[in-house]
Order: sequence, then structure tokens, then C-alpha cells
Amino acid sequence: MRRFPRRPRYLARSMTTTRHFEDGGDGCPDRGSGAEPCALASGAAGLREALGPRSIVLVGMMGAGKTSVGRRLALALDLPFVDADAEIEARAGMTIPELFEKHGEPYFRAGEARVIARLLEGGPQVLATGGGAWMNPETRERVAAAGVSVWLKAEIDVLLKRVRKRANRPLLASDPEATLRALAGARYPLYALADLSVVSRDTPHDHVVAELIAALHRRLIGEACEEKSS
Ligand SMILES: Nc1ncnc2c1ncn2[C@@H]1O[C@H](COP(=O)(O)OP(=O)(O)O)[C@@H](O)[C@H]1O
Ligand SMILES: O=C(O)C1=C[C@@H](OP(=O)(O)O)[C@@H](O)[C@H](O)C1
Ligand SMILES: [Mg+2]
Repeated sequence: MRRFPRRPRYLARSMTTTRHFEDGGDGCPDRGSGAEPCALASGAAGLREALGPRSIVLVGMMGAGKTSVGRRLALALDLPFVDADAEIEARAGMTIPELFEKHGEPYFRAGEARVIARLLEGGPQVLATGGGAWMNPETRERVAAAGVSVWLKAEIDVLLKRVRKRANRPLLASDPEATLRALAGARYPLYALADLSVVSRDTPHDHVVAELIAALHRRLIGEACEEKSS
């Protein structure tokens, strides 16, 4: 006897169940069930297949949730997770604030671009970038060639609330609100070039994960299925 439904209602479940997000099997989503995002119908395996060797690359402002939501997204899709900032810190043997202080931002940016280029060779995976990485045109080109980019987008007030929890972002050392607003003004037009955008609302991480999965599904599978059925 089956103790669990074949297609669990992912949205209604707690985070610990995200690993058990099951596969529908046929690669094309069921339609007409308004409450359940179609992503759930074809499952993680369908998304992984459509992704192929590409990386899901999260971009967006500091505090958008690239690291914390990205880790959960990887878990839900059963993909490896890598965080560019963590890789940079491990390679440099120092924290990002120390890197900024000892070597300056241009040095950090050059290392960041190199690290992301190397990480992009390791797909499929979920790759969380640091908020400034996407400003580099070569990085954008490399991501376009080897990944699917997703802009995680949050209101400034939400970002502020989140970044205030930790003093590990050297760019926000003084007047974080004014700095975030100025950075947003400069960066939003470039973040808007990402393949997809998903709002990182003031809701639990897993709700954002579910919206990411639904958006990825629409992009990677839904369009192909729509073409097939038209
Ligand atoms: N959807 C969310 N709900 C609650 N807290 C969140 C959410 N997204 C991010 N956070 C919190 O905000 C902080 C910054 O998130 P983080 O993932 O480090 O963002 P980024 O990597 O984009 O700078 C962390 O404490 C994280 O747990
Ligand atoms: O936006 C930025 O320029 C930065 C974002 C940080 O990463 P998160 O976006 O993960 O906080 C980190 O790379 C560094 O402090 C610079
Ligand atoms: Mg991060």
C-alpha cells in the first residue's frame, strides 16, 4: 500500500521534504491544476534533464537569498551547490572583508571573475554568485554560454532587514540603506538581462524555492511542451 501520494504537494510541506520532490516521469507537466505549480508535475528529474550540463546561476543584490535559497534549491533538485564567495574565501585563505581590506575591491573582482569562470565548468549545479559578479560583462557571457541565469529580486526594505543580520559585507559598512539604493540603481538594468527573474519575498526560504522551481520549469520545460502540444 502506498503511504504517500505520488506527487506530494511541495508547497504545503516543510523544508525537510524538499529532497523527496518526486518525478512525474513524462517530462511534460499536467495542466489545469491552479493550486499546484506545473513544475511539480514533471519533477526534479525533468528539470535536471532539461538543464543538461548547465548551471542554474543566481544573481541579484546582497541579501536577495542567492546563498541560502540557492542551497535549498540545489537540495530540492538534487544538484550540487556552490557559492562563489565561499570558493573565493577558501582559495584566498581569508574572508571577503579581509580581502577587500588587504587588497582592495578591484583585486577581489578579478579573483571573483576567475573563480566563477572555473566553477561554470562544473555544471550541472546551482551556483550562487556574489551580488557584484554580474556587473562583469565577461562573466555574463560565460554564464550565458554555460548556465541559466536567475535574478533573485527583493524590495530594498527586505534586503536591508536581511543584510543587517551579519556584518560580512564590506560594501555595506557605512550607510547600508543609501548604498543598497545606489547599487540597485546601477545594477538593476544589468540584472534585468538575466534569463529569468523571481521575487525573493519576505516569506520562508522554501516558498522562494518553490517559485524558482516553477519559473525554471516554465522556462526549461513548459515552453517545449507548449510547442509540442500546439
Ligand atoms: N526567503 C527568505 N526568508 C527568510 N530569510 C531569508 C530569505 N532569503 C534570505 N534570507 C536570509 O537573509 C540573509 C541573507 O541571505 P543570503 O542567502 O546570504 O543572501 P545573498 O547570498 O543573496 O546575499 C540570510 O540570513 C538568509 O537566511
Ligand atoms: O554585491 C556585492 O558587490 C557583493 C556581494 C557579496 O555577496 P552576496 O551578494 O552573496 O552578499 C560579496 O560578494 C561581496 O561582499 C560584494
Ligand atoms: Mg551570498
